[in-house]
Amino acid sequence: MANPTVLRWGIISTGKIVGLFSFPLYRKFTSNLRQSAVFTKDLLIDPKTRNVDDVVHKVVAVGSRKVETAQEFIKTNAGGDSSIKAYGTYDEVYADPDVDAIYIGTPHTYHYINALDAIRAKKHVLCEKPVTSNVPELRSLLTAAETNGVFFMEAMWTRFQPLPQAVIKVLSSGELGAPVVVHADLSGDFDIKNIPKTHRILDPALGGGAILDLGPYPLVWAIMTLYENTLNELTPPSKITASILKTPLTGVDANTSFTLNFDKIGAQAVLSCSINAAAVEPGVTIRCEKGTIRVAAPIYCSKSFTVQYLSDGKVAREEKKEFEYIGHGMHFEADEVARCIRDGKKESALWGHGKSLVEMSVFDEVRKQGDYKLPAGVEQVV
Ligand SMILES: NC(=O)C1=CN([C@@H]2O[C@H](COP(=O)(O)OP(=O)(O)OC[C@H]3O[C@@H](n4cnc5c(N)ncnc54)[C@H](OP(=O)(O)O)[C@@H]3O)[C@@H](O)[C@H]2O)C=CC1
Ligand SMILES: O=C1OC[C@@H](O)[C@H](O)[C@H]1O
Repeated sequence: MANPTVLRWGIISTGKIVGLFSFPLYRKFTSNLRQSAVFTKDLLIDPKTRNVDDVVHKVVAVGSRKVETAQEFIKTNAGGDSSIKAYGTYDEVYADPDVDAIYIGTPHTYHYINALDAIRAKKHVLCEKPVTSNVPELRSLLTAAETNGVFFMEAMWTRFQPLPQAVIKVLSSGELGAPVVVHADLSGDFDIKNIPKTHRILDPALGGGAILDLGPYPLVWAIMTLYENTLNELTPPSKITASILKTPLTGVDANTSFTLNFDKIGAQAVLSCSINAAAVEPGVTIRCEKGTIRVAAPIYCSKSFTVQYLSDGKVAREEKKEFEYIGHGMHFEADEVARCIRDGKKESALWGHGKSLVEMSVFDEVRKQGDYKLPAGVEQVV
């Protein structure tokens, strides 16, 4: 076996580790989810633990708005590795010639400008979800990525995990017949009455609310099971219907439901997300002509699903599949980035630019129907 390809990462933003953790409900939902930290820790896991031997990851730089925070981050999340450079600006990471790819883990409404700066510095980019605040911002980034000849991907980590791949395999086998209705919900109790209104979940200037933060996950399940269905031929949903209930705390969406019609295959997705309620079980239900798949919560990195095969309307057989791996599950998307860059690709076949565009188009429409406008000037391109 040839030596594995090494991808050298620059991490943008450090994620707050303290403060909000004094809020019990918030801690319960997000304790292991400080985003840049979780991603970095996953990068540092030996890929062989997941049977990967063709790519490896190296963190070479961390950028924060304060150099001390970057230093602290390296100490806490990368074993104090003295070879990792700590920078007090993001620009220094973009300019570092040792960095191949940038991971962007800032709040939603900063993704556009951070990604644009990285792309202009000719770095490959993996940008957290939701990739931008709206479609025009995303189109602008895609043009910039093309002009600068770099790889660009939204960090839709769920798409690369083993469980969704296995669900897709069951659906593609045809044994369940065609999918008819997909229900998916991602909710979390963020303790919104007690957390500061400046937290990114509540602050409209940071794209607060359920749809942009949690919405990507029910939507990715609809995309994987319906949009990607071979007979759908990558046709975007023909109709989107949405309802938003805003919280009076800051006016962001607390509870959002949206349906997507896929006329070409006669199927519908019924999706929802909330920032003030616990997750439901199962998180995803895929109802097909001859059976049902139920995916256990949390739907962003589920570890088990069951398949019920129906015969004459009765359950003829039931199978449960479980998954285990070391790490949080973000290394799978990182492996994809490394392989794409190694192979000279500018986008991933599994989560390419087209799928992010479908996602952002749905969110733009949901926000429009629910009258959820981001404050003036927050969207950098409109
Ligand atoms: N894939 C997944 O499972 C998850 C993805 N996410 C995504 O990651 C992104 C970040 O989420 P999370 O880590 O919770 O976010 P935080 O609110 O914790 O912010 C992350 C970091 O962004 C930097 N930052 C830059 N500008 C600002 C600003 N104006 N206000 C606050 N912070 C700023 C700060 O780092 P510094 O001080 O170092 O510059 C901050 O610590 C979101 O877009 C979210 O959707 C979040 C959780 C899970
Ligand atoms: O991506 C995410 O997944 C889990 C949630 O806790 C978080 O808010 C969100 O950004």
